[in-house]
Amino acid sequence: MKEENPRFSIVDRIKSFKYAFNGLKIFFLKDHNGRIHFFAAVVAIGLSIYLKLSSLEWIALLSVISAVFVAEIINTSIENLADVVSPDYHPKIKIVKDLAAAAVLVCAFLALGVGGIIFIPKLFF
Ligand SMILES: Nc1ncnc2c1ncn2[C@@H]1O[C@H](COP(=O)(O)OP(=O)(O)OP(=O)(O)O)[C@@H](O)[C@H]1O
Repeated sequence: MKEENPRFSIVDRIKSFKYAFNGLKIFFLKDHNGRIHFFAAVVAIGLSIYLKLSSLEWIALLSVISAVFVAEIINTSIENLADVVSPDYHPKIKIVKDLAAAAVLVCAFLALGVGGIIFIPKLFF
């Protein structure tokens, strides 16, 4: 068990970063949804460079891309935890997993809406 309030340690802080980057590596290399989101983000960013978005449009786009990544990473984390806690079917685990998936869906709809507002006028009008 960890000490209640350990002294500040720069080595521990660097280790925390290492663990977080390891989480990113797991998400992008091993998680199928992570790969799909990464591919979608690369396409959206490539298109944005081509269309020369304004600063505000970039801020909106990068914000929604980040929101989708954050939601999907937390969803994947919850799924992994739930699979350890309850490998067998449990009605409460269904609710937990469905709620986590709903968070991703909300962010994905937001990203679609913002992407549509930015790209549709530039591509079709
Ligand atoms: N142990 C369980 N108990 C109850 N329901 C479960 C359980 N495991 C999965 N489910 C149900 O199946 C759905 C899909 O679960 P799963 O863990 O396979 O997520 P997924 O979205 O398919 O995962 P992935 O990220 O691999 O695509 C959940 O949203 C939930 O409704």
